[in-house]
Amino acid sequence: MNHTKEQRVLQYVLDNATRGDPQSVVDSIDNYCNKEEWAMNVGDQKGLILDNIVNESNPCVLLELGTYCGYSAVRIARLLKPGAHLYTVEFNPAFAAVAKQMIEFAGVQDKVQILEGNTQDIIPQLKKKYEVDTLDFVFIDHWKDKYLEDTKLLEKCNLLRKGTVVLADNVIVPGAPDFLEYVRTCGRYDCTNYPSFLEYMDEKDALEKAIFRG
Ligand SMILES: CCNc1ncnc2c1ncn2[C@@H]1O[C@H](/C=C/CNC(=O)c2cc(-c3ccc(F)cc3)cc(O)c2O)[C@@H](O)[C@H]1O
Ligand SMILES: [Mg+2]
Repeated sequence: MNHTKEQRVLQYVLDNATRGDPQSVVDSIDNYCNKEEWAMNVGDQKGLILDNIVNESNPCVLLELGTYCGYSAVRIARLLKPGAHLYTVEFNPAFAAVAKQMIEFAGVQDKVQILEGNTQDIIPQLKKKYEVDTLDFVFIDHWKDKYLEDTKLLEKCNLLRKGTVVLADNVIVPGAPDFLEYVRTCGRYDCTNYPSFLEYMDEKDALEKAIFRG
């Protein structure tokens, strides 16, 4: 029955984590992916950096591009203040189904909404269909060759405001060179690089924080 890696990660969480305890869900996924099967979650080392940046930004309206199994959605949602809301976009129905169960088991379903579909269709709908004004925080972790296109789409749709935090995973491995070049040189962002390590490996990776200047 658990024919995919993502289903096996979920099953391990259901068997080992505590329902309603998002930290135990995060820890269980990290345990499984460290011991059994590698998976492309942001992981515990980059996850701590993500935690710190979310905490210092104190965001109310957040967007994630690329839900996958829901690890970072649960990780982010566990930190959100009452009334804050995370929209997370995923176009693979099998991954969205796993993430939905992961988010509900963690008990953060009131703070997280999975938007099933392509970021390139959903981002232009956020204002009218989802009543978003502007975003306080964006976590980008989907196909690396789509980071730049979607960042420009967020700008075009007027979803970024002065101070919006755009945080991108994997700017070293697999890398997003065109995105990095753009945010560092276009003059519209204040950028900070956070060196770390690829999830569950010893390889170097990094997060890039790009704060929109408005
Ligand atoms: C077409 C763009 N639109 C999209 N709209 C909605 N969802 C999308 C979209 N793209 C991709 N997705 C989803 O995002 C997720 C994609 C994540 C891609 N991530 C990676 O490739 C990745 C890869 C690695 C990695 C690192 C080292 C390796 F040796 C091998 C892999 C590490 C990571 O942390 C990664 O995030 C999937 O769930 C996919 O279905
Ligand atoms: Mg990643």
